[in-house]
Amino acid sequence: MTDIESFIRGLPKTDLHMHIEGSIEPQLMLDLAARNGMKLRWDTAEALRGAYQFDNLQSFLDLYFEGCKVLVTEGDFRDVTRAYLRRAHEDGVVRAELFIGPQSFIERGTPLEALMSGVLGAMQEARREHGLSVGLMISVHRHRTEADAMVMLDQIMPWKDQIIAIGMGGAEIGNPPAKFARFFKAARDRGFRTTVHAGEEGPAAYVREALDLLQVDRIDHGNACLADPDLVRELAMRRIPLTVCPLSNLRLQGVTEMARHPLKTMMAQGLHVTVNSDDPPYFGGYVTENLLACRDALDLSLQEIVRLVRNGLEAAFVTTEEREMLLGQLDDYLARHAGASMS
Ligand SMILES: Nc1ncnc2[nH]cnc12
Ligand SMILES: [Zn+2]
Repeated sequence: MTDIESFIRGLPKTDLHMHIEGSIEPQLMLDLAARNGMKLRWDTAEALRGAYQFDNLQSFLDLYFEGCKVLVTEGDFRDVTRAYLRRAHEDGVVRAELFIGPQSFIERGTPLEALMSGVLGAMQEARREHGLSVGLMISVHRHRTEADAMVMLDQIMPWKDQIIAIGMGGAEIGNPPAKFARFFKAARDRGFRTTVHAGEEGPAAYVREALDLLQVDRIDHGNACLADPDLVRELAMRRIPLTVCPLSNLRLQGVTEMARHPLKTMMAQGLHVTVNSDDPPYFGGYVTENLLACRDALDLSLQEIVRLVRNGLEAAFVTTEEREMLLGQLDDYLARHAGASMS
C-alpha cells in the first residue's frame, strides 16, 4: 500500500449511501444460498463476481433482486450486516448509514421483525465491538406503487426510534419523484428525515422534483443536476448533500470512464458532495476504493479528498454533538498526519 493509500484508508470517513442487500460479497452469497437450500446460477465466487457487468441501472437491479433471494432468516440479515460493518470499519469508516428495502423480503414471507432484529442486532454489535457510529434508513422501491410505500411506512412505525431516515431507490426512469409526493409528506409528517435517489439515470427535472415536491434532506446521486444551473445554485446555497457513488456510476455506464466523472465539477460548483459505495461488491469497491479511483482519474488533491470526507461527516444524519465529535476525530487525524499528507 502506498503512503497516500494508507492515509486515505485511515481518514475517519462516512458511508452515507450503501444498500445492505447490495453488500453481499460473492462467497457470502453462495454460503447463504447453501444454508437456505437454494441453488444459484453460479458455483464459485469468481464466477459470480464475473457476472457483475452492467449496461445500465436496470441490468444491475435484475441481478441485485436475484441476489436478494438468499436473505431469508434473521441470521442471514445479521450476517450480511455484520460483514459489511466489519469491512467498513477496516476501511476507516466511522459513520455508516445503511439502506434496506424490506419490500423485497416481506413479499417472500420473511417477517419484518426478523429482518429488523437481524439488522439492528448487527448494528448494535458493531457499535460495541468497533465503536462504529451506524444508522438505519428504510428504503422503498419507486417501481412499486405509492400505496405499497404507504403500507411499508405503517409497518415500520414500531421501530421508528431506530430508523434515521426514509429513502427510495429502484428503477428511476419513468418513476419520477412526483409519483411519491404524498408518501414523502407522510414520512416527514411522522418526523422522519428523508433522502431519495434522483438524477442517477433520470434527468435534472427529477432532482428538482425531489427538492420541491418531496422536500428531502439529502439527494442520493444527484449527478444530473449539473444540466440545470439554477438547480445547482439552489442545491449549493441550501447545502443539500449529494451522496455521490463514483464506482457505481462507472459500472452502470453513467460515465464512460472515470476521467469523465462529474465529481470535480460538482465540487467546483459549490455542491455539498460526498463519496459513498452504494453496492460495494457489485461495483468493485468500498469508500476508500471510490476515493482512490477519483483521485487517480480526476487528479484530486489531498485537500480535495479531505474536503469530501469532511462533507460526509457534515452531511451525516447525527446530532450536533455527535457531528462535533466525528469532526474532532478528523481534525485529530489530520493533526497527527500534518506535513506527510497535505502536499
Ligand atoms: N444505484 C442504485 N440506484 C437505484 N436503486 C438502487 N438500489 C441499490 N442500488 C441502487
Ligand atoms: Zn443507491
